[in-house]
This record gives sequence, structure tokens and C-alpha cells, in this order.
Amino acid sequence: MVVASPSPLKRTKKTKAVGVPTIDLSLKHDDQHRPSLSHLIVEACEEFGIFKVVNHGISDDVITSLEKYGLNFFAKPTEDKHSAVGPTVPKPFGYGFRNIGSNGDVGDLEYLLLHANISSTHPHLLSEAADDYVDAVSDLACELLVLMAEGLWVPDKTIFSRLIKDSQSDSLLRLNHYPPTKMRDPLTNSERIGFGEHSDPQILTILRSNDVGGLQICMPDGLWVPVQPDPNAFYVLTNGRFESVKHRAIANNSPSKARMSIMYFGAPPLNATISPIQEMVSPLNPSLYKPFTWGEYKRAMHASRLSDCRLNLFKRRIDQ
Ligand SMILES: O=C(O)CCC(=O)C(=O)O
Ligand SMILES: [Fe+2]
Repeated sequence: MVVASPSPLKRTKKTKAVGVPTIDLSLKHDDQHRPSLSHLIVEACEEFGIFKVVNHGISDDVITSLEKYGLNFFAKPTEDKHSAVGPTVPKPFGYGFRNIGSNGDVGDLEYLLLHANISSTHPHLLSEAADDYVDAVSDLACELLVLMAEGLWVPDKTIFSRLIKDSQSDSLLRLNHYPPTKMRDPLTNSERIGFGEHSDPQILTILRSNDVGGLQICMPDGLWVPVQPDPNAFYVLTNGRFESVKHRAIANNSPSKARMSIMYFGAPPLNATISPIQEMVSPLNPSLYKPFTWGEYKRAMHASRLSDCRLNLFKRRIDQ
């Protein structure tokens, strides 16, 4: 067995615990195990849309430096936070408080949203810690995308990873900070929503959080289940044929400690056309969507609400 397999789904009347599949990336160098590793990644993407990566090879230093940077940043007075991001980072990037996007979605959090393309054509991120982190996680994202191509038997192994390696890649880095509280929503007495339900639109998301829980994923039957926090691992949320998992973050998990999560969203350049790879379509298995560019998709996204499914807008009619 190459990876620790997910713990079996356990269901009780009211709650459901789910084990997200764990991928042990140390096996990538082992020629004998690599094919089953890539197969397990594909399976995890198809069945769950999320998996956990352990032995990822990213040093603790890189992670804790950005974590420290983030915690220091969020501890500053509000005016400083707004001005710290400065004019080098254009809107919609920068510091945000409660407002998520521009369509009225709000959450119980503050965040920092940055462009994560550190090629020479873009200004550097806020700090060396963020640059180093993006270097490391974008390499990890590329490695995983190569493994996915291998698992799908696509002849061109870099067909996905090239999109985020591109010097014009539209990738993002996001730090979310949820203040400590155990209080439920006073109006509904249900969980306090930190970040409302949605699916990430990019190619894949690499999420890491401290040891405070909050992330939940939606099961096919609509039940929300918590994902155990693990500061030593990364959670990978996927997209495409690997349907993007619906998720949200709950904000009332700790009375004393803030939750901080860091997301790297690997994205293609704005002018990249998104369409199925040749090997995946045939007359019997036609493409379900019209081709579109990442820029067009983002425009559709900005015109909709956080929880809307934008992919439907690009669905092909049967006769098209
Ligand atoms: O903070 C989290 O754990 C989840 C946030 C999230 O889903 C996002 O920023 O897209
Ligand atoms: Fe998300």
C-alpha cells in the first residue's frame, strides 16, 4: 500500500466523520511506487476532490516564517493593515475585512490577498517569507499536477503544470485570519460561518492551516464534515474532471486562539483557453462545456455570488 488510505466513512445518526485520503509524497522518487502514487492521487481527486499531502518536502522554516509574518500582520492596528499593502498591489488585492469579493458576500474573518506570480514582470510579494512560500508551494503544485497527468495517462506530463509555471500565471496567495471565538451565530444559533460555502475556481488549491479547526467539506448527500487541521500537512483541493469540492470555514472553533489558514491558488494565465485535453474527449464522450478563457471564467465569477456554480454558464447544449 502506497499511502495511508482514508479511514472508512463512519456514519452515526447525526454526525459523520470522514477521512480525507492521505498521499505520502516521499514515494515520488521510488520508480516502483510512483505509478500507484499517481493512481491514488487521481482516485482521491475523483472521489473526494480533496486530499492531504504528507512528507511534502517543504521545510518547516518556510512555513513558520510566513505564519509568523501573517500573525504579526494581523496583530497590527487596522489603519496600518490597510496601508501596509501599499500602492504596489492593485485592487482587488490587499487587506480585506469581512467583505469577500464584490458581490455582498461577507464572512467572519480578515484576510490578505496577493498575486502569487513572482516572475520578474510582477512586483515582489510583501515579504521574503511570502516569496519563499510561493516558490515552494508552486513547485509542490507542479509536482502534483505532473503526477495527476501520469495517473490519467496523458502523454504530455506537463500539460497542467505548464499553466501555473507560465510567467503570466494568475495564481494567488491568500492568508485568512479568523478571530478566536466559540460563540455560535447569535441569529440562527448555528455554526458561525467564517468563509461561506463555495468551490475554488483555480486549477488547484494548496491549503495549510494552524492547529485550529474550521475547514469543512460538503459530502455528495449535502452533509458538512470537518477536516482535521494538521499544520504539518497540506490539503489539496482539485478542480475539473476532478470536481472541485464544495467547502467552507467555520469561525467558532476556539475560544482563545485565532485560526490562520494560508491558501495558494494555482491558476493559468488570463488568456489561457480552458478546454478538455484531446485524450479525454471522443464522439461518445463529448466535451460538456464550451471552451473559455480563464479571464472569461473570472469575469463570470466576479459577476456572481460566492456559492454560485459558474461552470453551468459554460455548459454546452446537447445540439452544440
Ligand atoms: O480558510 C479556510 O480554511 C478556507 C478558505 C477558503 O476556502 C478560500 O479562501 O478559498
Ligand atoms: Fe476556498
